[in-house]
Amino acid sequence: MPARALFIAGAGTEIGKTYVTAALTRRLQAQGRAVRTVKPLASGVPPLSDPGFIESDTARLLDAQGLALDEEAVEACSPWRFSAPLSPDQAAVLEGRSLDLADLVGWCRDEIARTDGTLLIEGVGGLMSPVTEAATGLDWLRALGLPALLVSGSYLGAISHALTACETLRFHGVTLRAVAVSESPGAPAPAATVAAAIARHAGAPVVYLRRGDACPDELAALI
Ligand SMILES: Nc1ncnc2c1ncn2[C@@H]1O[C@H](COP(=O)(O)OP(=O)(O)OP(=O)(O)O)[C@@H](O)[C@H]1O
Ligand SMILES: C[C@H](N)[C@H](N)CCCCCC(=O)O
Ligand SMILES: [Mg+2]
Repeated sequence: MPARALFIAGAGTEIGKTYVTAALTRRLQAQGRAVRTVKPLASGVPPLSDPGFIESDTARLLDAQGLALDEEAVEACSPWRFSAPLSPDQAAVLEGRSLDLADLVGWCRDEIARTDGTLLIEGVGGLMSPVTEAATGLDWLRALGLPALLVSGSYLGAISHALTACETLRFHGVTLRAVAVSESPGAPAPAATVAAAIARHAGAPVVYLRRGDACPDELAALI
């Protein structure tokens, strides 16, 4: 039975969550699955009018869905956007704004309820990166009660970071659907080797994507 919604959590930041989420979106769409992908809270997102917007998570996820980069689509994908490439709570302060976990959770619940098919929700940074002054990404995920796809890099140290996140998810009763290892630039070991090491302890299926890879079929089949 396909999940109604899946939370894409990270073992860290800038390790491939958006890359994997976009690849998964494309693969599910190509299989004829109804899928919608959102990044409700995003930092490091310049205004749509800025040439740098195209590099943002929001732009990449809209592109993966074949959606136009217009105000309406941007707002529907990422209602909370902050310019500074910082932890979202810090980026919000720089804009004189604040964010409440209840609003974020409420927005996600509404989207889950109104989405046909599968909703993919990309988190922010690492699993326990702050999302508000008071709450972490783990609090957000637990409040939603969704299963998680954990994305890891393959850099030296990624095995421990991934397994620490797996243990934290398990401790808090979050279902771990799979771990996806996205190859880090310059990693000293093959992504396959890192994935195999994580798989020995993760208690969930582990897949890997080399640089530039499309979504593996095994990952799409798990979602
Ligand atoms: N397997 C891969 N092949 C090619 N490029 C990749 C791969 N994985 C990640 N990247 C690139 O590495 C950079 C960081 O990845 P990405 O933006 O997906 O990280 P993230 O975990 O979503 O970061 P954030 O915490 O900011 O959301 C991006 O430029 C992305 O395109
Ligand atoms: C700007 C960056 N790419 C992400 N959007 C936010 C990462 C926040 C990480 C906070 C932390 O865990 O230290
Ligand atoms: Mg991202």
